[in-house]
Amino acid sequence: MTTATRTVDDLTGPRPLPIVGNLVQMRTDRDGHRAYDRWAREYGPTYLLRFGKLPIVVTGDGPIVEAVLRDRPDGFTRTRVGPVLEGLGVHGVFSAEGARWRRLRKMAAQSLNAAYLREYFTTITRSSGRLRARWAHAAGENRPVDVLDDMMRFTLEVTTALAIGHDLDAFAGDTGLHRRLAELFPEIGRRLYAPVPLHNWITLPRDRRRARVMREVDALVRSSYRQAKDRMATGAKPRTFLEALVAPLAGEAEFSHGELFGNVLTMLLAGQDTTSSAAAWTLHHLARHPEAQQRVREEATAAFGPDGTPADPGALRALPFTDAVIQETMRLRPVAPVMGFRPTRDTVLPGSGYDLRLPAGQSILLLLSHGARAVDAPDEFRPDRWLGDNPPAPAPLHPFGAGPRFCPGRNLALLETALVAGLLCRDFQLTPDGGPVGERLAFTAFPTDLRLRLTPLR
Ligand code: HEM
Repeated sequence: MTTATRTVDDLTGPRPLPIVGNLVQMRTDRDGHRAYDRWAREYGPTYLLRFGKLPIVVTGDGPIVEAVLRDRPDGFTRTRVGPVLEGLGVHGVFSAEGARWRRLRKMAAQSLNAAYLREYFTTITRSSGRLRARWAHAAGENRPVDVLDDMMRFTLEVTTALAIGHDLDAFAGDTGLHRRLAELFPEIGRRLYAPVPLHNWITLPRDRRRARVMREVDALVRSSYRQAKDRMATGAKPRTFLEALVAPLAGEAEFSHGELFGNVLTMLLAGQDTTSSAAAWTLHHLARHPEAQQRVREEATAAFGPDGTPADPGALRALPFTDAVIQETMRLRPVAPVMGFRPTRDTVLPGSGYDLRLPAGQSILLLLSHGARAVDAPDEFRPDRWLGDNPPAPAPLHPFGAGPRFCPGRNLALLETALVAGLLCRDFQLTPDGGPVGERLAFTAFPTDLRLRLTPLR
């Protein structure tokens, strides 16, 4: 039996408008990534969009998604987000390709080595303690909390402390470096979705502010690295990513300041927006499902020590239901639902019942969570589907990507989210506050207008 081959010209999709193509129909602000999934159901898992005149292949077809993700860095490179990050001066592992990526990836993997998570844990629990105190204060004043804002403070404080050992004290006020750093992130989304790349030609006040923040972080990385070298010379165990990088890796030359700075900034970006959204959506679901909230509370109460703070990351492994809640949250609300790639050479990808032929340089968008609907009652929040002997494994469902460029921060992100969910449910009854919660897609997909009311339980 022969397998049919489809080329880009064979693909159909929503009818493009003159000049703008499908850009208007995408309505990114209102629809987020949902439009991509809707079209995949309407036109089949692999279809064609036009951004202006440019043809863009979109696919949620499991075997194709997997083939692209695995054929890196040689066969496929990242599109758009890579050049946007490099244009912002963020020269790290996320945007690197080829040999440079291989070296920076080793660096990222070394920083996030699971063996170090134990050493990092005290830093993480210091921030979760501050978050809990902030929520106790809000509960005392009977004030709702802005969940995404607080999760961003938490993840930015954790990632900066882990990366360079600097305490942002992000819960203390609204004027510190954490606020200035937080201004960097929306710029990525703005540039990714700008119909005309004006930023390439015009320097705005916000670009000058951004340059100042970058210089501030650069100076911090320099002084932290000097301190890291001194501390590692005493034979201590690494407590920060920089300390983990002091000793050269086997077969690698010492890292330059540019490489250290690029990867530190990449970690701050990659670790903050994503984890804060995942944690915020997790709390959103728990607030709307009191019975699930109660089960998370019971697990945390049993697993965390008498003072409510787990002594080590091992305690978080005793939270199977909390973990199921996070998996189910990421199924319903994937943080990185769409990613763009480009083949470096002409290629043929094995699809479900057909082969897809792509010429070198053809943009292809992967729907990393299209398989999210391949379960019973796909719109319902049912964490139990992830428990027991037969958890669903719909393909493709890759909230952290796959293949050689798989997210190296996955364990850290899951640990932070489980810790926050456990601690907050243990100490507060969470209830929704306000109107409907929205979703927006910028660099990542995140909730809008997400506020909760808290009733202290101890
Ligand atoms: C829930 C939270 C997170 C989600 C959903 C997430 C998701 C992703 C995804 C989808 C990718 C692309 C993978 C691919 O191309 O196959 C990625 C890459 C990456 N993530 Fe995460 N991430 C999260 C948290 C983190 C954290 C906490 C860190 C580090 C502090 C981190 C660091 C990175 C880095 C450095 C890359 C680039 C890897 C490379 O290109 O080799 N992420 N992440």
